[in-house]
Amino acid sequence: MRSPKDFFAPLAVGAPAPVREVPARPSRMIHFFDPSNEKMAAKVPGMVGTVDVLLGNLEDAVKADRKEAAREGLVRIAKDTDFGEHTQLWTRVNALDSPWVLDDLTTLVTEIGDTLDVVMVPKVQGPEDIHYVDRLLAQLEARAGLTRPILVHAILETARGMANVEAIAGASPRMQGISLGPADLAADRRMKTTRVGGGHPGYLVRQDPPTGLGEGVDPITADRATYQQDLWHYTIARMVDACAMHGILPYYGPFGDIKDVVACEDQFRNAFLLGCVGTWTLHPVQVDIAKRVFSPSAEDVAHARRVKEAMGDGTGAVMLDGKMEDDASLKQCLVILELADRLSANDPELAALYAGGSPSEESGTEASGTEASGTAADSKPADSKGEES
Ligand SMILES: CC(C)(COP(=O)(O)OP(=O)(O)OC[C@H]1O[C@@H](n2cnc3c(N)ncnc32)[C@H](O)[C@@H]1OP(=O)(O)O)[C@@H](O)C(=O)NCCC(=O)NCCSC(=O)C[C@H](O)C(=O)O
Ligand SMILES: [Mg+2]
Repeated sequence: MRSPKDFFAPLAVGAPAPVREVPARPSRMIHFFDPSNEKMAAKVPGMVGTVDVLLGNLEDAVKADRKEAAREGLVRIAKDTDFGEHTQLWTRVNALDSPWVLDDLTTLVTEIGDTLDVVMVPKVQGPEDIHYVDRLLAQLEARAGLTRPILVHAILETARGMANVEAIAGASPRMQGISLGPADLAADRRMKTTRVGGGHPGYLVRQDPPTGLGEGVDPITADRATYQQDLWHYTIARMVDACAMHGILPYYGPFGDIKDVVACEDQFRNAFLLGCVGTWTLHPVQVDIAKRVFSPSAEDVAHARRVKEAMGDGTGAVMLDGKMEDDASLKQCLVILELADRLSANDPELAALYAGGSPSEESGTEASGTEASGTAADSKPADSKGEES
């Protein structure tokens, strides 16, 4: 491990100095496209400004005999496209043990390093993988004369990577964030699923057997409610903690059932509520879902403002809508307000939405003792099972 004193020193002579903080640019959706697919690539210029991140994917989902075409396609797209102020360009390179990754990194950094914001590294096993990419990027940046470092994003998709997630998150100042790779992770863990992310109807808990049934009725086989559980809860929560601990950003990954936009929204919202800042989108139909889910609702923003106002200097406790608010609930509200401010700076529609307030904002704000009327319940998704119970 490097000495803490050297942590922010460039890893090659002539390489740019590492960043001290992850740039606070929105990344609600990391939109995947295959640069070797002409139809998909043709859509990229039209998506600039509508997505936070465009990611030219070189790894899985690109056929082995299209790897070079994908790399060349990405170079062409990066050179020919103006990504504007609000859309970043990322790539996912091939795995570190593959025959393509060295050429991926060498070509991309030297040809389009000044346009590329983040390199996503798949199947990261431990901090040693990040150290390797860190040093190589520094050498290539120096060669290309880059003045801004390219950041690194790890995909959590092996059991070993999962066990090392904290060390991966803190492996380099280049670390921008971590995404869940549920398909590869499931395979590596020998989970018995066959899907790309999302839930499974077999992963459930069942109500206890009923009591007091008549003679001869078997309580074990009686009708008992079942509740599907979230397969990814532990993994996402641990990833979020590792990222928060190291000041980097956590993301949900792919949701492969493109047609099931309802379950996709649920999965994205679970991740958002647990602390993720964004998700991958694999198909244009998922972009608006991600935008909706990973931007706080107008009602939540209005409620957060009311709490902030009611809390005055930020200490003590007040009653608002029958609920106690204090320093800690204020901190949660400040997370929402900070996100809303950041998103508003890029998006006039959201700025207008958040400025417009809500019915709950217009109702009185009794800061102490008495209950103020109005509720933030409207901010809940239409089908927010369990949240209100
Ligand atoms: C999933 C797809 C293969 C579906 O493609 P297709 O059958 O062409 O869908 P449609 O006919 O509905 O497409 C309509 C039009 O939209 C264009 N399109 C489709 N996807 C995209 C896209 N991502 N970006 C831009 N444009 C897109 C089509 O070309 C159609 O255009 P037109 O005919 O002109 O109207 C496909 O969406 C796809 O390949 N998506 C990306 C898949 C991907 O990147 N997979 C890798 C990430 S997931 C993963 O790796 C697992 C992870 O690592 C883990 O371990 O968990
Ligand atoms: Mg994968």
